[in-house]
Amino acid sequence: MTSRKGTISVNTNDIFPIIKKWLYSEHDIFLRELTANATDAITKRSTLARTLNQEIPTGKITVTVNKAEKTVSIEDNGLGMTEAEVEKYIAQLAFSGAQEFVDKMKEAGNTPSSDIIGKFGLGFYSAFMVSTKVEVESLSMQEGSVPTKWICEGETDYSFEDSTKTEVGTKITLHINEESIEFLNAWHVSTTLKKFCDFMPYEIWVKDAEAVEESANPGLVNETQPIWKKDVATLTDADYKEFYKKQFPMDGDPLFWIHLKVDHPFTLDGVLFFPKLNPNKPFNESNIKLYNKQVFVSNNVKDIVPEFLSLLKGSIDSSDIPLNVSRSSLQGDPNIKKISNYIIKKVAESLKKLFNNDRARYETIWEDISLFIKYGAISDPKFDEMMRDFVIFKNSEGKFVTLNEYKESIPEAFKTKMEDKVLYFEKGKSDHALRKELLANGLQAIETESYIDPHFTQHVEFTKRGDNAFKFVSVDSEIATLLEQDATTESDIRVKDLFTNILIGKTEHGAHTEEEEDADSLNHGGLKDIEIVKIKNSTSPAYFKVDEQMKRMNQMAKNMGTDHMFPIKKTLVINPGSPIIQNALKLHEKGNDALVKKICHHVEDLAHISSEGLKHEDREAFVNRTQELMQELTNLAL
Ligand SMILES: Nc1ncnc2c1ncn2[C@@H]1O[C@H](COP(=O)(O)OP(=O)(O)OP(=O)(O)O)[C@@H](O)[C@H]1O
Repeated sequence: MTSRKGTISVNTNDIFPIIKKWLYSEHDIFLRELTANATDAITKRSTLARTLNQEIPTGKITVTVNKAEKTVSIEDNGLGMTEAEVEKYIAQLAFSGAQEFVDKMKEAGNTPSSDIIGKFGLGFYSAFMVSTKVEVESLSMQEGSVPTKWICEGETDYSFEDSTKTEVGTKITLHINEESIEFLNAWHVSTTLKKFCDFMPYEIWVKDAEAVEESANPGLVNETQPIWKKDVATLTDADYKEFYKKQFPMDGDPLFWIHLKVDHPFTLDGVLFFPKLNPNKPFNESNIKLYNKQVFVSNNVKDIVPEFLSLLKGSIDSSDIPLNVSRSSLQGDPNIKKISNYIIKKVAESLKKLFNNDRARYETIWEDISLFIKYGAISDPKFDEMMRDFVIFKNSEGKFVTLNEYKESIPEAFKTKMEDKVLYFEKGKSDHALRKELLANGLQAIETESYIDPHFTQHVEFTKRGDNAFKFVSVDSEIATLLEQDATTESDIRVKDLFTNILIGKTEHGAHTEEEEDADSLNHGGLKDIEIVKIKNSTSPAYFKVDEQMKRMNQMAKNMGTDHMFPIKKTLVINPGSPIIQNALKLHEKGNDALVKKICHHVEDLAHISSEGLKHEDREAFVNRTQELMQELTNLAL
C-alpha cells in the first residue's frame, strides 16, 4: 500500500459559530478581552511615542452603555489601526497583532514592553458571544492616516465604511443580542469590569448614554497602580493595611504580609496577607486573586498556591500564567510549578525572618498561623524542611519554645531518661497537678491542640529533619517512669485492692475475661485498670493514664468525624503516699466502709475533673456525694 499525506480542511463558515459559542465559558469575559485589547493599544502607542519622542495624551478607556440603541462601546486612545491593519489583525482569526508587535520591536532592536496582554489573536471574537453586530472604528497614529469603520454581523462576511473619527484610537461598538441584555445596564457593566479590571494600568470610565447628570454615571472603575506593582522600598505598613482594608472590608488588620517580586526565570508580583482567622466565618477558598499584567484572570489559584496556603488573602500577578487557556492545562505548565515553589519558599523565608528578627510578634500571631504551618509541614516536604525549626509550642509555664529549644531545656539529670521524648499535655485536658509535679523537677511539657497536633506530632516522629529526632509522650503516661518513686509496701497493695474492689467491683485476683474487661471499660467510663504509683514528695491522690496509642487513634477518629469508635483504656493511677489515700485505708480498716466508698468514688471523679472533665451522667452523683461529704464534715466540726 502506498502512503499518502493530507491536510485537515477547516470550513470557516462552520468554525466561526463554534468559536463564538465555546471560546469562553462565561459571556462577561468579552469586557475583559476588549479592555485588555484597549490597554494593549495604549501601551503600544506609548512605547512607539517614546521611540519617536512624541507627546501623547494620557491613556484612557471609556465604556459607554446606550440602552436606547442597544449598544455597548469600548473606546480607547491607543495606537489605532489603518484599514489594512483592521483587515489583517481583526478579520484574521487567530492572528495576533500583539504578538507581531512584540516580534517587530525585538527585530528593531528595541525592548518590547513586557506589558502587552494579547497573545493568541482570539480575544476580540468574544465580542460575538453577546452581539448581533460588531463595529470597529479606528484612526491610526500613523501620519496621514484616514479613519475607517469595519462592520461584521457575526458571519464570515464583513464590510468597510468611511468613518468620521477624529481622535487617534479605536472604538468598538457591540450591538447587544437578546440573550445578553443585562449588559445594557451601565451599573452591571461597571460591576463586571470591576471584577476583571479593578487594577488595569489605564483609567476605565463607565458612562450611561442616557445619564443626564454626571453623577448618574458609574464613573471610574479601577485603581491603576496596585500595591503589588509598587516599589517595596516606598511602601509603609499603613499602605499594605489600607490596600487590605479596601479588598477585604469585613476583616480587621492583616497579621502579616509578604510582597512577592521576581523577574527571572518567570515574572511574578503579588502581595499575600495572613488574615486573622475568624472561627465563626466559614472558610472561603477564593481569597487570592490571580492577575495577568493587572488583568484579573481567576480566583481559582489551586494549582499555583498550594492548598495549605489557601487561607491567605491577596493578589498574584504573573504574565507567565496564560489568560485564555483553560485552567486544567495549568497543571502541566512548567512555569506554574516554579511559581508555586517560589511562593512556598518566599512564605517560609518571610516567616523565618520574622521569627529571627521579631520573635515577640511571631509569637503573637502564632495562634492564627500555626494551623496552616503545621498542615503545610505535613503536606509539603519542602515547606516542612524550611519551617520545622520554627514551629513553636507553649510550654508548662506558658512560654513558646521550638522543639529544639524544648530538648535543650531538659535538665541534665533527665537527659538519659528522656532521650528523644517530648512531654505533652492536651490543651484544656491534661492534669494540671501532673504538670506542676514535673515542673517542680525542672521538666517542661508542651501544650498540644487536639485538631492538628495528633497528625503533626506523628509526622514529626516519622520524618526526621535536622539532627534531632522526637517522640511525643503524654505527661500522664510518662510521669511514673520519669520521677523517682518510693518502694511499694504491703499497705500500698492493700490500697490497690481497696480501690479495685470499690471502683471495678473485683479484686486483682478476680476472674477477668477479655469481654468482661471491655464491658467494664464501657461501664466505668473507660476505666479499665487501677495502678499504684508512689512518686516521691507527691501529695496528689490520683490521676488518669491513657494508653498513648489509643489516645492518638481516638483523637484522629474524632477529627475524622467518627466519635469514639473503640473503648479507651484508662488506668486510674493511685498515689498511696497521698494523705487522703492513707486516711481512706485507715477508715477501711476501722470498718467505715460507707465513707470509704464515697472517698474512692470522689478520688476517681477528681481525677476525671482535672483531666478531661466529668461526664454529664456522672455529675449528679458527684454533686450528691459532695453534699453528703460536706454534711458529714460539718457535723464533725460542730
Ligand atoms: N482596541 C484595539 N486597538 C488597536 N488594535 C487592536 C484593538 N483591538 C484589537 N486590536 C488588534 O487586533 C489583534 C487581535 O486581537 P485579539 O483580541 O483577537 O487577540 P490578541 O489580543 O492579540 O490576543 P488574545 O487572544 O490573547 O486576546 C490584536 O493583537 C491587535 O493587534
